[in-house]
Amino acid sequence: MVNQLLGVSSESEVNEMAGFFSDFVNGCLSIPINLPGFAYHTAMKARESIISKINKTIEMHREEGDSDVSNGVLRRMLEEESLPDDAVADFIINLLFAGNETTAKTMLFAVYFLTHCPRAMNQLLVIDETLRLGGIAIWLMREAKDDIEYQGYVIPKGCFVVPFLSAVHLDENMYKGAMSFNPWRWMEPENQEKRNWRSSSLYTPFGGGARFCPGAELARLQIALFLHYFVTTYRWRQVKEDRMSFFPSARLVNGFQIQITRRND
Ligand code: HEM
Repeated sequence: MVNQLLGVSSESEVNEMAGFFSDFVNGCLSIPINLPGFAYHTAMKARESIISKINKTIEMHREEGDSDVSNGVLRRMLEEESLPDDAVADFIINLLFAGNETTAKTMLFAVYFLTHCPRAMNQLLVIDETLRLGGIAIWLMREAKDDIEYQGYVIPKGCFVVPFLSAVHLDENMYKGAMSFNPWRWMEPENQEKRNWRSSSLYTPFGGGARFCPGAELARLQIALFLHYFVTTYRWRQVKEDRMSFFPSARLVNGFQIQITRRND
């Protein structure tokens, strides 16, 4: 992802960015105390380092023209000159967050669910069920552009509305045994229409409407490739009890510790 966005390919530079980015993500949803020793402080420092790295890359591009920044999204943005530099840096960080954490965590949850349900090997069913039960985006944010009447209530223009995706995805009335991992539910005729993640209103892991996730297809492809490779190449064993929590966002409370060995069959 770093390579695609910044056009940086040296392993040490990618690893350095990955380290900053991991600190940034870990502190993003923490108590906002900006003092040394707090996760939030570490995250803010990491964000500064990421921005400084992006700015250096921009400078290099301007000084040397077509060099290291040859193929990334960053180069395209600089060529188009449509955004100021600070907005370019924010955009890149946003894409790193939107495109990396989400997919990586969904892969993690898929392996977690598979550990407890090894019979479920149909990748697409597993991906759909993982996105329902372990959806990364728990809620969205919308603003009413006009007065809206909905089920007898009026939502006045300018009000913020928070559609709670997991409240629907985990609702017993919508999904029988909603809290259990059951990929076969998606084969039931009553769920066929619901399963369409592009248009369904009861299954929206990638949001909906004008802000629908632009990375949805890419993410599903990446997860399918990962699962295929992982399941056919490795065996794994869970070494510590774990469980899902949805606060402050979907996560495995003990970080899902597993021991991996290469398959030799
Ligand atoms: C499993 C993986 C992913 C999930 C669950 C996911 C989910 C979402 C959701 C729920 C939204 C909000 C949609 C809305 O407001 O209606 C969103 C927005 C977005 N996603 Fe993803 N996403 C994933 C992967 C990706 C990837 C791989 C990329 C890019 C490479 C990406 C880029 C974005 C961007 C740029 C937005 C903002 C769109 C806008 O506001 O117009 N996402 N994503």
